[in-house]
Amino acid sequence: MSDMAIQDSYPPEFAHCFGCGPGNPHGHHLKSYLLGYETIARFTPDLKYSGGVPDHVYGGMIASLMDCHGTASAAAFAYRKDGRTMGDGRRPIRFVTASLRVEFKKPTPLGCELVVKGQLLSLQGRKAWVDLKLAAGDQVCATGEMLAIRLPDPVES
Ligand SMILES: CCCCCCCCCC(=O)SCCNC(=O)CCNC(=O)[C@H](O)C(C)(C)COP(=O)(O)OP(=O)(O)OC[C@H]1O[C@@H](n2cnc3c(N)ncnc32)[C@H](O)[C@@H]1OP(=O)(O)O
Repeated sequence: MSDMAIQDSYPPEFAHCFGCGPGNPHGHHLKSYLLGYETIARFTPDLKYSGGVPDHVYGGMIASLMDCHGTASAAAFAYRKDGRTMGDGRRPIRFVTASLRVEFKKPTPLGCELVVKGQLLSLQGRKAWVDLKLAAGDQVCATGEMLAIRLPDPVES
C-alpha cells in the first residue's frame, strides 16, 4: 500500500472538500489509499450521523464517503495509467463526480469502522467508472457506481 493518502497529494487549491480535503478544518478528512488494484479508505462516523434509527448510519454519510473515495480512486487509477506518481510535482490529476448511484443493501451500523473499497471498471479519456463497496466487518452494507470526470488541464497561453 502506498504510504501517501491520495487526498494528501491534493494541492492547496483542491484541498477544501468537506469530505476529504486536508485543508478543510471542519471536514471529515477521509483518507484513501491505493492498495494493489483497488483503493481503500477506513472511516468511523461520529454518533451524530445517525439515520432513522439511532444505531444506523445516515445514508447521506454513506454517499459522501463513496463520493470522496470514488474521485480519489479515479485519480489514483489515472496516475497509474499515465505512469505517474502522486505528488510528482507536475500538474495534479483531479476528478469530480458526474454521477453516483448508491444501493443501500443492509442497514449500516453506527459506532464501528466502515471500510470503503474502489475498483476501476473503465477509464476512457476523461471518464472513469469506479465500482464502490462499503462494508462494516464482513457485511457489505452498500454498493455504488461512480462516473468521475477528469478536470481538463488549463490551456497554456
Ligand atoms: C475540484 C477539486 C476536486 C477535489 C477532489 C474532491 C472531490 C470530492 C467529490 C465531490 O464532491 S465532486 C463535487 C460534485 N461534483 C460536481 O460538482 C461536478 C459538477 N459538474 C461539472 O463540473 C461538470 O458537469 C463536469 C466537470 C462533470 C463535466 O463538465 P465538462 O464541461 O468538463 O465536460 P463535458 O460536459 O464536456 O463532459 C465530458 C464527458 O463526460 C460526460 N458526462 C458529463 N457529465 C455526465 C453525467 N452526469 N453523466 C454521464 N456522462 C456525463 C459527457 O457526456 C462527456 O462525454 P463525451 O466526452 O463522451 O462526450
